[in-house]
Amino acid sequence: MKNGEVFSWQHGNRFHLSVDGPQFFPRILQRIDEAERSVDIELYLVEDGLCAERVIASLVAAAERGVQVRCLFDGFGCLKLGQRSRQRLRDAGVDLRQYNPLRLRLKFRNLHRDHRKLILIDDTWCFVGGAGVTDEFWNPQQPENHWHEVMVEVSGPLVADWRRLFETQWAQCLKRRVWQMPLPQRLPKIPARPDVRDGAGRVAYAAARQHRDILYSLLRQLRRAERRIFLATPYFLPTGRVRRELMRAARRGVEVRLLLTSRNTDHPSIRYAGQRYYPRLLRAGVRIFEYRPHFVHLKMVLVDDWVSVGSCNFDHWNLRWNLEANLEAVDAQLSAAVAHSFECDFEQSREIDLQRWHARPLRQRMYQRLWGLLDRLVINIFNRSG
Ligand SMILES: O=P(O)(O)OC[C@H](O)CO
Repeated sequence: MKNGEVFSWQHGNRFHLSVDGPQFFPRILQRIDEAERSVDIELYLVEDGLCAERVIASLVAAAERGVQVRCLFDGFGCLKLGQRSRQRLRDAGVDLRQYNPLRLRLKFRNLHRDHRKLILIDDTWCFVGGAGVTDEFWNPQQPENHWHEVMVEVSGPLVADWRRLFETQWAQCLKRRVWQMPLPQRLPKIPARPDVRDGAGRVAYAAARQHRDILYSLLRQLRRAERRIFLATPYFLPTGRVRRELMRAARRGVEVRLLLTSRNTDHPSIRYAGQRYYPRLLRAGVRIFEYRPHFVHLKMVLVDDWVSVGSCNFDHWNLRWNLEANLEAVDAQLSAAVAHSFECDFEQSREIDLQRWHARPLRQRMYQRLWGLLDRLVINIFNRSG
């Protein structure tokens, strides 16, 4: 894979959406248990616990029966994966690499993280989505307690492109400066959305500031939206361009709905900072839903029948520092499943309207002001430093 390469659409793929850990983890484990040649995993969050215990047991069993198992974990995201677990994997012959382990001398470059969530099994299956291997996503003893997340299982020619993305990062993370791809001379040309109903899929990715086809592709879809835009993210700090396109779409009559976190979140400060965007969005006609039953961790967008799902929160932090990867798809069955998932979630959410917004308590206003100011300050500092 060349630096800055943009993936084309691949046809003839099959997709299966699984909602929440209790659905997708057993499916992933079954595929790993059936693997014959290789299992390759690239993940941000991996932590000791019951979920990791099950995944490690399957990986160890696969390695011991001769399957090549490679794990690329983010150096920050896997800090809570203990030495015992790592040794267990290594003893079984699993090849374990870390992306950008934390080091004092790296200073701000420690912020570069591999945020992708990708599991490849043989050259047959690929799981893409927003999950990590932690008990928050799946606790086999308490399956009802989980973060709300999705994974899509992909089979077909597209799996080869996911493999190319993985192989590139697998090789690159041995280099000293893993974050340092050259900045592109011009913006990548995003392949046009295919004029088909089924089976089309594309790998969209980001590599810090150096490559952002995942963002440009979203912006293009938002600009062309005709009927609906449903967007879910746990950390709602969208770039200015994303916000503007959402508002423009709503003003021209597109149904724009956001699925965001309620108080049920792991980072209340980010929720407060993002809420400063609510009034303008609401005035433009964007509908905002805060999901209550669980922490909504999923990163998923539906624009008409175009789907994008994966690791990217489409916020300025992710897009500045992280490696990200999303599946883009045009497939009637997948978009129906995604639309259904959104509709169920909207029903279990509290819709925020302007009246409710203006009646919010003073304490909430103060937190919003404080975290909003801090967020803006940090963006300005980094934007000035280039
Ligand atoms: O970075 P994300 O979106 O995968 O979420 C990770 C967890 O929220 C860390 O607290």
